[in-house]
Amino acid sequence: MPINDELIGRRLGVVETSWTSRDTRLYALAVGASGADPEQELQFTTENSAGITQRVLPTFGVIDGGRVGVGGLLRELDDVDLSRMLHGAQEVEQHQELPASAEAVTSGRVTAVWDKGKAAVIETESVTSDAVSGERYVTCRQTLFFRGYGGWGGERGPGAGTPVPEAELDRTLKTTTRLDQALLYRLTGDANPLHSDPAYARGAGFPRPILHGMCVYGVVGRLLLNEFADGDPAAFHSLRGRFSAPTYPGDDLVVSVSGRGPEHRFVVDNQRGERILSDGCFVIG
Ligand SMILES: C/C=C/C(=O)SCCNC(=O)CCNC(=O)[C@H](O)C(C)(C)COP(=O)(O)OP(=O)(O)OC[C@H]1O[C@@H](n2cnc3c(N)ncnc32)[C@H](O)[C@@H]1OP(=O)(O)O
Repeated sequence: MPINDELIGRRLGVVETSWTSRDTRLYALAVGASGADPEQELQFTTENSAGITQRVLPTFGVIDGGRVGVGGLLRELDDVDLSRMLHGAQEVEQHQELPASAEAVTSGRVTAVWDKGKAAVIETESVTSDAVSGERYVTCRQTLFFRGYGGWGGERGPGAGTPVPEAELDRTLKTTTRLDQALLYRLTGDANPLHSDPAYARGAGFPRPILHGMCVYGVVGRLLLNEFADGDPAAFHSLRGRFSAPTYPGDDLVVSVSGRGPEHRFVVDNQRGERILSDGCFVIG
């Protein structure tokens, strides 16, 4: 169907999934976990280190969430030029720590559709639960921004969130993404050529392939978890952020955070001073 208000409430199906220890370790590597500091990251990147039990980065939840919240949505849409679609925002709320491997079920629906005139914004929500016990693991809320698809006369919806006062952003975390970061991240299952094919990226209006929003989100989530929760996935409650400019593989991510928990507001800039992620909020609890 076309993008308009009739999509609101649409169920996006129920997908039976599973993940293995290898999937969760590959995801950790794809969002930059180095394993260089055994205190913090070998738990995410190895399954057979003496005295270390493998654990899972909570943002791994976006993998199954995306299968329904993005993949399921796209199956509902007719004739959409996928090169016009960008990931607008992402939130993961963790209900219980993710196991290293599991059989799971993910279901989702469209929660909102906004008409921005020059663009359409679609919000979806998906819930991933254990296939055997039925207990919820994560709820994912994702926003997709479709350039050129607005103008059907729908509601404009909310604008940007209230920015956190710069003076409160008193901690800085920094990392540099790898030149092959997108090629590595696509091995987790997101093979959108926007992130790998130079010709496709140029056709979409970018000088070269851009990094997956989910990858930026995962890298930032990892840094915040390590800094504010000693790398303990059980302490993760939720993480959200809005992608406000593209990130290119090799870019720096400079995360400016309010150090006052349990709710840490944050923004992310690159080395060119562009704000690439706004309205960030990491909650421990
Ligand atoms: C499947 C895709 C996979 C990916 O991983 S793509 C890579 C990750 N995503 C990105 O790199 C996107 C980075 N963000 C951007 O490039 C830009 O940012 C946008 C193109 C998304 C929007 O920029 P602009 O066209 O200049 O829009 P505006 O004039 O700033 O805002 C127009 C309206 O749209 C709302 N809006 C802007 N950005 C977003 C967003 N990211 N998510 C949801 N809504 C957004 C605003 O608030 C406003 O609305 P109001 O006029 O009512 O205030």
